[in-house]
Amino acid sequence: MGRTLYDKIWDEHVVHTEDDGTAVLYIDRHLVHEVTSPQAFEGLREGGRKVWRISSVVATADHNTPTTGWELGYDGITDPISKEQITTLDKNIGEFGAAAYFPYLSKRQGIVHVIGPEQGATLPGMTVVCGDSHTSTHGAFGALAHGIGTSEVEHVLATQTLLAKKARNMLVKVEGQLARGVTAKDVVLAIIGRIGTAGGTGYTIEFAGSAIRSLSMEGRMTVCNMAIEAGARAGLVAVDDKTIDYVKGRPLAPTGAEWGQAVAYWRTLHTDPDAKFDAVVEIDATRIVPQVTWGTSPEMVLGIDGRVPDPDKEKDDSKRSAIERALSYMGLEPGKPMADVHVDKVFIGSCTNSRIEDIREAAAVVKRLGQKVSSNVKLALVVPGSGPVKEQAEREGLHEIFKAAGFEWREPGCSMCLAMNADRLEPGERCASTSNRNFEGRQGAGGRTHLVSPAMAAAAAVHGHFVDIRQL
Ligand SMILES: CC(C)[C@H](C(=O)O)[C@@H](O)C(=O)O
Ligand code: SF4
Repeated sequence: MGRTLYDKIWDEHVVHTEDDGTAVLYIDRHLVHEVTSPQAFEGLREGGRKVWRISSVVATADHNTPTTGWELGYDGITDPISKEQITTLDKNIGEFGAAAYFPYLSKRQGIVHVIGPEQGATLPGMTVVCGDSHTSTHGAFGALAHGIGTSEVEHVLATQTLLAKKARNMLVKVEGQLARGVTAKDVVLAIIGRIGTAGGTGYTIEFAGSAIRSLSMEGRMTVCNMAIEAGARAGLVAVDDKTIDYVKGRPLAPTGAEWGQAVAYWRTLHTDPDAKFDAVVEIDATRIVPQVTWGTSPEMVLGIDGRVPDPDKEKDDSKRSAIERALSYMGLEPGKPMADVHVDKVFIGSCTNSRIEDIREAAAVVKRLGQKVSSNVKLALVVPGSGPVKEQAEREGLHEIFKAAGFEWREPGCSMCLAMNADRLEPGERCASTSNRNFEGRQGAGGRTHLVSPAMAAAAAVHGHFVDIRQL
């Protein structure tokens, strides 16, 4: 019987399988950031161990790094815990080594899930892990990529392997052409709206169909990034010419004869026609409208043409109270059109949507509207995902478009995606955000997050409320 893409990568990396299905999986690429690595390195130190394969490690500091004040150097990191995590990573990589390290203030620093692919550290067919749930992003390259916990980070550093059980295979097939203004972010939010945040639990999801194939690599990364929000630890997209073109010439990509060999193998990284999936979900791409979350979970999502749901119309008790609680936290009334919801802050960034294409899409909307950020918006942030994204955007003059309209153009990092650095929401503030999580307090205690695409966020900044990007 044919094998799925997931089966193929799994089979290629299993070192040993126990009778209960627990497998020892070989890990090709280990991405490391400052939040989940300190205890892991400490564990190595205490055990007198070394890193098994230094050339597999690529590290950066991203969650705690400030997005302003870089001219102040490390003195610009005002929070003592943030500073400690960042300097601890410097020390650990200095002591244990890495194939590549992009420390705070370096030109190629950025969000780990942006710089992995950008540097060619993520390659098709690899097993990629990181102590970070959004490692699923890298599955866009036909790599088996997922997050691991801190004790597993130590295990991978010490042994180059991970203990894992194979997940089941799910196919999410999105067929048809996306309407103008509908982006990868809307596709993945619509998928989560359909299957729910537990829909993918226990599965590895392969995203396929003409709408997925039509996406750029940036778009595919946006979709796979949120596989974890659909409950799956890993998401995958089959390798095609776009994948190979993207990887070619990247600093850590193979060259010379090895390139040819690699490409020949990568071309086998797709599901066989006769392979069987344990679950199949089909989605009509032509029906997807720009999405906005209204609640405190990514599955609480609507089209921009929708209205805030009415809990009284929900028959299921637990669902009704979840809606009530979410509406009270979000400060929204049932029946309110999503397009009438005003925002206080706008955040364009995060590993979901901070790549060059995202920045271009947002800038194009700002340019087309030709207006400034609305006076009721206190802060509109654009935070490129990495130094190279920032440089590219600046070469294209995109920063000037944002700055002229009143957006702040910041240094790369996780920024307002989570409240781990200086960029955050104040209690009660409402934010149009291109990130991936909207649970209570995610962007700051009491903050209210609405997940949207970069184009929708840019339009909300200018209008001061959500607008249907298709009508602009
Ligand atoms: C800090 C890190 C462990 C966390 C994750 O695993 O995803 C963060 O990146 C997030 O997005 O919540
Ligand atoms: S940008 Fe957000 S989601 Fe991505 S790694 Fe950073 S904190 Fe996590």
